[in-house]
Amino acid sequence: MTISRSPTPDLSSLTIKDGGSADEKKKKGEADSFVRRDLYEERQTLESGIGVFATVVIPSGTRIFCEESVVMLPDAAGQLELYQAVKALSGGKSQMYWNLAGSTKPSKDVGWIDTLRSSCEEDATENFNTLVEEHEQAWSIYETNRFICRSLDGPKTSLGVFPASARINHSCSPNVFHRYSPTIDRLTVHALREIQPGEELVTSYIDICHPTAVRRQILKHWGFRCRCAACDSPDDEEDHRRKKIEDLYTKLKGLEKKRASSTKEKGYEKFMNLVTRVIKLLEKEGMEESDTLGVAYKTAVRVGMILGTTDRERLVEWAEKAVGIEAKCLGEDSKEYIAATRLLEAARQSQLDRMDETKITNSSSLLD
Ligand SMILES: C[S@@+](CC[C@H](N)C(=O)[O-])C[C@H]1O[C@@H](n2cnc3c(N)ncnc32)[C@H](O)[C@@H]1O
Repeated sequence: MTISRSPTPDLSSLTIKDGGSADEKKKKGEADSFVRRDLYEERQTLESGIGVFATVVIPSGTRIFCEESVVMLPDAAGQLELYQAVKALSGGKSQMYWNLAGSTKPSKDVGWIDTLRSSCEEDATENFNTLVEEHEQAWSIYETNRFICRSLDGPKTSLGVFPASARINHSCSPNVFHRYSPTIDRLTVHALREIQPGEELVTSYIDICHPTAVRRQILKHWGFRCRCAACDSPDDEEDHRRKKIEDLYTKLKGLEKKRASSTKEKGYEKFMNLVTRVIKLLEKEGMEESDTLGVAYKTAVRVGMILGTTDRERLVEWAEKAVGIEAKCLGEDSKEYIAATRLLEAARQSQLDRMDETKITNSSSLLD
C-alpha cells in the first residue's frame, strides 16, 4: 500500500492570521494558519445556506484548512461566558463571528437570563431585551458552528468556532475530514479523495457509523434533514452493517473498560476477534477513507502484538494502512499519524524478529 503524503502547498499569500515569523512560530511549536482559497469558493446553495465548492481538482490528502479558532471555550461554558468571549473579539474577528449562520433553536433552559438580569441596572428593561436577543443569537451561532476540540493528554474537551471551516456543510458520505489537532492548536480539513471542480466539500458532523434513523435524530440539532445518497435511499443491508459496527464498537469499549480496570491480562483474544470483525465490516461498507478504520487497524496491530500473533505480515499490512489513513485524514504533524508510524516500526521489527525465530528453529531442526 502506498502511503499518501499531504502535498505541501505554497501558503505565503494565504495566511489569514499572522502571529510572527515562521521561525518564531517553529520555536514556539506552532503551525501557520492557512485557508486554501485558491482551491475553493463559498457559494449560496438552494437548501443548505452557504456551502464550500471546489474550483479546481483537489488531490486526495490535501490540507485545505489549517485554521485557528476565534472562540474556544470549555464544553461546560454557557450563554454568559460565550457572550463575553464574543464581545472581547477584535473588529475583524467579531464581524466574522456574527456573519456565521445560526440555525439552532433557543435553549429551554433560561436560568442564565435570571443571572444576566441580576447583573444589570434596574431601569434597563428595553436594553435588557435586546441584550438577551444578542446572547441568544451568539449562542445559536456557537451551537451551529462549533467543533469538538480534544486536548492532547486526556479526556478534556473544548468547543471551538473556526469561521472559514464553519462554512462546510454536512454529508453522511463526506469527501473531506475535519479534526482539531491539539499538537498544532488548529482545526485541519483534508480531502479524503480527489475532489472535482464544482463539487461541494462536505464533512460529517457526526459519527458516520450510526444507522440512518440515529443519524437523522442527531442531525436535528442542526435543524436539517440530510439529503445525501445514504440518507435519501437508505439501504437495509448498509444500515444493518452500520448498526453492527456500532454494536461491536460498544462491546469493544466495554471490554477496554474492563481490561483497564483489571490487573490481569485477559480478554485479548475476544478483543482481537471483535476488532477483526469491525475491520471487515468497515472495509465492506467502503469506509476505507475514514479515520474510524484507521483506529480499528491500530487497535488490531496493538492487540495482535500483545497476543504474539503469528501472522506478522498481516499486522504490518494493517499498520501500513493505518499510517496511510492518518496521513490522509489528519496529516503528518498529527499525534495519530505519529502513533501509527511508531506502531508500523514496531510491527516491522516484530516481523523481523519472527523471521529470526523461524531461522533459528529451522537451523536447529537441521542440526538435530
Ligand atoms: C456549520 S454550518 C454550515 C454552513 C452554513 N450552511 C452557512 O450558511 O454558513 C451548519 C448549518 O448549515 C446547514 N447545513 C449543513 N449541512 C446541511 C445539509 N446537508 N443540508 C441542509 N442544511 C445543511 C444547517 O443549517 C446547519 O445548521
